[in-house]
Amino acid sequence: MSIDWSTVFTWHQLANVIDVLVVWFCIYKLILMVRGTKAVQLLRGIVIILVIKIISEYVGLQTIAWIMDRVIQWGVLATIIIFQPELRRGLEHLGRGSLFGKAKRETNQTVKMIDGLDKAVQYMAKRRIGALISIEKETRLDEYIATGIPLDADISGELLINIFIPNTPLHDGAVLIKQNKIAAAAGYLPLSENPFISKELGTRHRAAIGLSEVSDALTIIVSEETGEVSIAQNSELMRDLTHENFVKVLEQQLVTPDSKKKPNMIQEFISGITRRDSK
Ligand SMILES: Nc1ncnc2c1ncn2[C@@H]1O[C@H](COP(=O)(O)OP(=O)(O)OP(=O)(O)O)[C@@H](O)[C@H]1O
Repeated sequence: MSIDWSTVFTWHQLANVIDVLVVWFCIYKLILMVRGTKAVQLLRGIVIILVIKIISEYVGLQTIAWIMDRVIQWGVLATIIIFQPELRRGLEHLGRGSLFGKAKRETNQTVKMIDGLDKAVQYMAKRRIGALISIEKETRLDEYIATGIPLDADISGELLINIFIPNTPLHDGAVLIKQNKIAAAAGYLPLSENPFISKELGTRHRAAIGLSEVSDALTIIVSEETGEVSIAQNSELMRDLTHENFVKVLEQQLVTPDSKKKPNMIQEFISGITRRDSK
């Protein structure tokens, strides 16, 4: 017996399903892009206002619904005025970015970055120089970069080693890498509150795990006590990595095929909006 699918699914129903899926996909992507940035607070505010408006309309609270309507009407204008510099920066960023991405150049830069990281980490591990280095991926780390000393420097093994030399002004805290540049040093990362983290691990490791719980960043830790090299990502700690495994993880996590690395227009725009003004 054959099923006549046209009776089960009309074109209209299929269009509705696609419609809902596309909207959910866009919301999901938006959440991924703004996760860990100040834009989350703005989005949260908008969602709260919308929820209040929907509930008050549903329950019949006319005055509150009317107030929420005005808040939304004026809120759009106020948001544009308040965030005018960020919006302009976002549009400029979008204008500068190529539709086809800068994938090739980025991949070369990433390979160079991995070389620099490898050189520095091997040097520091041998000499038990403590280090904490976080690399931004999709989630913006701007609010953590803002806690450190801004550098905006090209990555090199020598510079990274210099930063972590004990008793120098920048050695305490984390180096934060953004778009193949050292954005800041001496940054403060959020500490994990996970009670199951081994008691032998101190705050350096806890900070690395903490950041990996709130973002998709990859954080390298060199232990001052043991010289162990670890990587924290996605709430997990890969401990005591061999040189070979360390490089392998970095390559797997940071060098993606060219096609995947293409920054799309929305990412360019959001990164422009959420970028901290370094001037
Ligand atoms: N929240 C934080 N953000 C950034 N860096 C931090 C944070 N907390 C601690 N650190 C860094 O970790 C150092 C303290 O490391 P601590 O000895 O407590 O950690 P650990 O995990 O035992 O590491 P190690 O094995 O190197 O001793 C601080 O001097 C500072 O540089």
